[in-house]
Amino acid sequence: MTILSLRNVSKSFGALTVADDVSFDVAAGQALGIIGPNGAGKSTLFNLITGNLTSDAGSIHFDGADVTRVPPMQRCLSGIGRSFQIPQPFDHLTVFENLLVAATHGQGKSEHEVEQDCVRILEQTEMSEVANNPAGGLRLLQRKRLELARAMATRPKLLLLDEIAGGLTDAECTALIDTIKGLHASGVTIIWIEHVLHALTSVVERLLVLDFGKVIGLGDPDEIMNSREVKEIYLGIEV
Ligand SMILES: Nc1ncnc2c1ncn2[C@@H]1O[C@H](COP(=O)(O)OP(=O)(O)OP(=O)(O)O)[C@@H](O)[C@H]1O
Repeated sequence: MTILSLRNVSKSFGALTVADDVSFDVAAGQALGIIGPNGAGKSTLFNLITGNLTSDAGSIHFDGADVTRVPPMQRCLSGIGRSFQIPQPFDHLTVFENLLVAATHGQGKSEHEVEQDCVRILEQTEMSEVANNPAGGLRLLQRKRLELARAMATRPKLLLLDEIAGGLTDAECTALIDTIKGLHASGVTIIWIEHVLHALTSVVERLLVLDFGKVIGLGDPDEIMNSREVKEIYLGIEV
């Protein structure tokens, strides 16, 4: 079953086209990776899916409904959750309080109703031990995990991860990958933008390549990474 479908989606900022007739589907439960050079339009694509940007043309369907013109809050309530490239938790609040804020706003429920959910998400993201620590004092891996946890607290059916693996040591990256694999195994659909390719390809089943806002490749990660076009355009290798 398809959970997300983009059809001929386009977006320009003035003369700069950042999404150029983009079409693809994501099946429920699947993990899709998105790669492409800096400025290719990857984060813009996320903003179009979450509703933070509105497309100039084309349509976006999520979970059986046309969400093309639906505002971001409503898309979040319907099950689209995201992490941000630069984690910005409430530093003065504890980890648990940060989750409560995300869960009450993202699910439209009271603190009492979401408490158990937040405890479960802390376990899922291996953050239980630091639940009562202020977010401002967390190490980088923990800040990344909190970013994951905050996105999960909105109870997404579709989780969008924006460059979450950057800046970690190899061991920390492996630990984060395990957490993401756990979330994926629990059934959540994932779209993950990432420059750390070995992390991405160890999780995703399909890979989409974006260049100048255009989809230039979509398919099996091994085949995509070995394709001539990707080597030339994305990796800058002449073949
Ligand atoms: N609100 C905006 N107004 C004008 N231009 C923008 C806006 N947002 C993004 N852009 C431009 O659109 C292009 C695509 O940006 P985007 O952030 O989507 O790229 P990206 O593929 O995510 O890059 P990176 O890998 O560096 O994060 C860039 O040239 C960027 O400067």
